[in-house]
Amino acid sequence: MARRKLVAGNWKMNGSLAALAELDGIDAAARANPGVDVAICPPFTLIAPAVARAPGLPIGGQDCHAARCGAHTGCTSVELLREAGAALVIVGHSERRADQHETSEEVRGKAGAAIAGGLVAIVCVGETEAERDAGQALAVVERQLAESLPAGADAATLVVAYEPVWAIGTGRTPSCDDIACVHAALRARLRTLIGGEADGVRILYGGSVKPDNAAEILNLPDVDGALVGGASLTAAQFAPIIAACI
Ligand SMILES: O=C[C@H](O)COP(=O)(O)O
Repeated sequence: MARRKLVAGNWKMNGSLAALAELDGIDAAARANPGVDVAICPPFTLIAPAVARAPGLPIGGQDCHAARCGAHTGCTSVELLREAGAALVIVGHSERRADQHETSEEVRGKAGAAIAGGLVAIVCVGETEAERDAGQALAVVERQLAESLPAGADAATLVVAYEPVWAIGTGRTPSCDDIACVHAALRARLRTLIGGEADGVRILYGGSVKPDNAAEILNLPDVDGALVGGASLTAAQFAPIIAACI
């Protein structure tokens, strides 16, 4: 099944109102590559101004709460994200699994809330370096996927991101063979979880994707795009990654 590539930028806790000027160049790159889906996930406070600055560019959150509302200080609901103009949300990023001790069960709740509330959910999985060294990479990511997927996920509402923890922000990446191997395993596992819908779900690679390695990674089988951190902060770095999706 042909899947449109998706290049999503995760600004993490970076950016500023002034930095939203980068969206002009990112939006231009998206328009210049109409066969590629492009999105940016800035910090919560920048979502509404980002939507105002680049109305044609899908903007997303970096987390959401599973509950619709309530006494959850510091958290943000799907409804609030939607009101701010978000179209998607990242859930289960390894930085949240580590820093906020999020479990896959919690990630499943967040992903389910996101999908039920009309957002596309980007569900992240990835092994640590110790897990890879122990030969457990496939088992870890397949288990995270199975435990993090909500009921009702389908090709239109779910995106999976494979992000080896040891590759994030380090300049290190797995070999192309290793990336292809994990993506094939995730696709196979998805088929057992959601049947035929699995063939339409985009599986992104994330972890030190840069302009100089984007083309080889993005052209691997079952790699349907990238979740980009550092290189998504400027149009100069992000635009070539978008253009590498040929
Ligand atoms: O969500 C994005 C990933 O954590 C990748 O970050 P990075 O491109 O800075 O390595």
